[in-house]
Amino acid sequence: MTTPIRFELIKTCRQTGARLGILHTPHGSFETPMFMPVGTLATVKTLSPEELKEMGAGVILSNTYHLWLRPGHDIVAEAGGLHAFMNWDRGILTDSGGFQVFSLSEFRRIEEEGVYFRNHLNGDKLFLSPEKAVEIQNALGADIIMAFDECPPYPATYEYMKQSIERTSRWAERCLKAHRRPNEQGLFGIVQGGEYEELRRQSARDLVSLDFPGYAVGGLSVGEPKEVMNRVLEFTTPLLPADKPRYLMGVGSPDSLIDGAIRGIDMFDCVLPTRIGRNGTVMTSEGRVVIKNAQYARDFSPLDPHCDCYTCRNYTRAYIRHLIKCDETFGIRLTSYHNVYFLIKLMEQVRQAIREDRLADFREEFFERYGFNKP
Ligand SMILES: Nc1cc(N)c2c(=O)[nH][nH]c(=O)c2c1
Repeated sequence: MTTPIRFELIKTCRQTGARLGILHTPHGSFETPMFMPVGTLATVKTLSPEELKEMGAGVILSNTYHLWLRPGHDIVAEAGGLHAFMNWDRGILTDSGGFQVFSLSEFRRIEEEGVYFRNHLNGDKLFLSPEKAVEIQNALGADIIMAFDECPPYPATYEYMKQSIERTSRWAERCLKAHRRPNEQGLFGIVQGGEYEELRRQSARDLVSLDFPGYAVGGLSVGEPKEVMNRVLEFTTPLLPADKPRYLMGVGSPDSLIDGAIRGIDMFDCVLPTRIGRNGTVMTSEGRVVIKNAQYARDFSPLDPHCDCYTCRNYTRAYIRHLIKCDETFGIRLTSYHNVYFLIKLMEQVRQAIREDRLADFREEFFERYGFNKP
């Protein structure tokens, strides 16, 4: 089998061990570490494919659970797959749906065969299994698809976590067997285990033995303190093959992206930039700005004086505050554009710092300016 996904390691930062790489996919090759904007329902909310391209987005995410419910994976398949359906000719990754089942649905029941739960939109009874999750993703046609896993809540007991990771490993094997398009879509395994090093080791050992083309670190960014996330990454990423891509799911904020890259992560995704953008909060090089605040009513400067994005080159804080206060759609387009651009450009700066072996210095400078070091 020729996997369609290949990771090329370019160099390792001498200061931190962070990796500069290239992720090769059937829809292009993209430098890592990378941030992947999330397009839950086949759109990165309010942004066009052209805008995403001009800011440098390479791989974007869509959610299997949501697309299964609306419009249905059969309709997307009839359209020629997600790339054709959403007019995006670069990389696409779909998650397996497991996370949404656990985070969105009530009355769920986890069995060996799969998960029984309720449709969060209309309450209908639904069932998702490893085989069904892969069938849906095969139909959607993303370049990278994810194994069906359980993402236990934080915190979880050692006993619960142990039986959960063992079932997730059995589910991963079933996903590999059910995969009908291994030469076109790379299936990634998801390492679980919570904050327990022994269980992370067991999960990684099980999944690496199945030889996936890439691996995700799951079960993080689920409410744990950042110190716990960083500690788990410190003992988990070294367990994963150096020649395969490593994807930290659901992360994240600027500090977590930098700290994740330092700990050997290559790929990140998070709804944060568009989600907080819709609430009128923006990330800037001097920290977060809540644009609705009255202090910006007569502030005719850009959102971020150090940003060269479309929003910052053409509009002021006063104008954007006015649009957000009046619920004008153009307002959340401008904030969303800036936030996605900010994280994509942050990863460009991270890659340049790796090239120059100074990512630790960059972290210090960025944290100081952004205000992460403030007590
Ligand atoms: N923070 C997270 C976000 C996610 N989309 C996922 C996921 O899809 N699967 N498994 C996970 O553990 C997980 C964690």
